[in-house]
Amino acid sequence: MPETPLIELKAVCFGYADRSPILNQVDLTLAANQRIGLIGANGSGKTTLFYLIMGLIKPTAGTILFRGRPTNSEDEFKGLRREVGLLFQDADDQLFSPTVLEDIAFGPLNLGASIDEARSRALATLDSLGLGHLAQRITHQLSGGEKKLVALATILVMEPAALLLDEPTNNLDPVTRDRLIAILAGLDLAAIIISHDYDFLAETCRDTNIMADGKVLTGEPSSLHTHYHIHRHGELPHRHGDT
Ligand SMILES: Nc1ncnc2c1ncn2[C@@H]1O[C@H](COP(=O)(O)OP(=O)(O)OP(=O)(O)O)[C@@H](O)[C@H]1O
Repeated sequence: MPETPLIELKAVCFGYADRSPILNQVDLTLAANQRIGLIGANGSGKTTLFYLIMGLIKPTAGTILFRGRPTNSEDEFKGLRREVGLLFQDADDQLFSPTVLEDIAFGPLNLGASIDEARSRALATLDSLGLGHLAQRITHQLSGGEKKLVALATILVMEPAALLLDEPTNNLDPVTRDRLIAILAGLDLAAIIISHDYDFLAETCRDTNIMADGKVLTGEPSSLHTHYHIHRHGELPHRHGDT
């Protein structure tokens, strides 16, 4: 029997109140341990798709299933959010405690861990990411790249089954970007990764989909790459060797 997908969207539609539809009958399946890249023009609805999966906004039609069960009520989405971590595009939307350690311990504490347990889980998570030296730092004084990795730590400490990463390489220098690639390679969990960095997606995801015209289009990465360039630049991508 085929394994039940972790997350499944069936014919999901959505439009913000005063605007035309953003998502039109979107189908998407994320299996356990699958990595899906999502690329698409600004405003095509990628972040909106993540907000729908997390239950932060509700579809106007269609179904979101988590572990094979339709997810509608706030309690059902709370269950999903315990296992699916969203890395916001802007790390400042994720970090709100005075120190890094407090920020990372917040999630476990919120779910009933003792102070000692939350602290040791937070420290272990920081260490696993090579960020132990940041534990006592004032969060808002971190660099952009440090904030991004700490924001990821606030999610990983919850031991999620899946990550939704919204443009995780934005403003990262090449060294931190490579570090993020290595971190993701070492994690045994599913992910959907939104990025405009096609090479990053090629390195971190086996499948890359494109978001366009209110749909998530699947296919061969090379043809999607071409499709993306046509959408973005109105032209085909340049290939090495082209004259
Ligand atoms: N709260 C809102 N109210 C009305 N319109 C919104 C709202 N949030 C987003 N939009 C619009 O919905 C569309 C999709 O936005 P979304 O952020 O999902 O796109 P995106 O693909 O993630 O874009 P980007 O690559 O620029 O991050 C955009 O046209 C945006 O202006």
